[in-house]
Amino acid sequence: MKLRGLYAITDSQLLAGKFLSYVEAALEGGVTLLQYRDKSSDEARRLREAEALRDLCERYKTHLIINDDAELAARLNVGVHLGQTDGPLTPARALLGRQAIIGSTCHAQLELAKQAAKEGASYVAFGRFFNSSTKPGAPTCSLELLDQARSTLHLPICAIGGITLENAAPLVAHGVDLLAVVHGLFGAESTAEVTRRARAFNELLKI
Ligand SMILES: Cc1ncc(COP(=O)(O)OP(=O)(O)O)c(N)n1
Ligand SMILES: Cc1nc(C(=O)O)sc1CCOP(=O)(O)O
Ligand SMILES: [Mg+2]
Repeated sequence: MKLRGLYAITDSQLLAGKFLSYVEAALEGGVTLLQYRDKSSDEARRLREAEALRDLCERYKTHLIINDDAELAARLNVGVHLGQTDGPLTPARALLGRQAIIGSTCHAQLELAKQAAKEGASYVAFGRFFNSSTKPGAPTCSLELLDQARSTLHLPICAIGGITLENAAPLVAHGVDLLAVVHGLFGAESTAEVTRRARAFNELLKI
């Protein structure tokens, strides 16, 4: 499966009161992967929102990915993104099946990415590349690491962390397939601006 394009990630605080309208605006502009990222422990809300996103994604033929929670992903028959402390990949692959999209956070460590590839990851994510208001404490990653990853790995490479339309071009030039974005997409003043940004991110990846 070709995974290349905009990877939109939701943020419950940023999208409070405009959750579905902003997500739909992004989908209008084109989203390859949509990640539901909610760090709360409100299980009922998480299920409700994830179901709503699954229905929206079906309409727009976009892949939904659940952050952190392989069980919820299995319940909805969608993909999952796992960080280094979110549980191992192998059982998640067994739970979700061969076709499921499973992503792995590899920070700035090529060895983690090689291991994730061995364990059946569908893509590997490196970051953060820039200052991030969503996750300011995430470890930093360099463009050189992307060069090494591109020449070593045969998986789609995702970049994350502070990505905006203004700073994303070098990431693409260094081999990134997926631009994962929260604030640079959803921190917009209107749904029209979210759609414009989504289109513009996709244009950057058309090379
Ligand atoms: C595409 C993508 N890349 C990295 C992350 C970060 O995952 P993790 O390190 O588990 O941190 P949290 O997002 O769970 O706080 C991600 N979610 N998505
Ligand atoms: C969730 C997340 N993980 C990161 C990592 O480096 O692993 S950076 C990050 C936040 C991404 O949001 P924004 O686009 O607003 O910076
Ligand atoms: Mg996580």
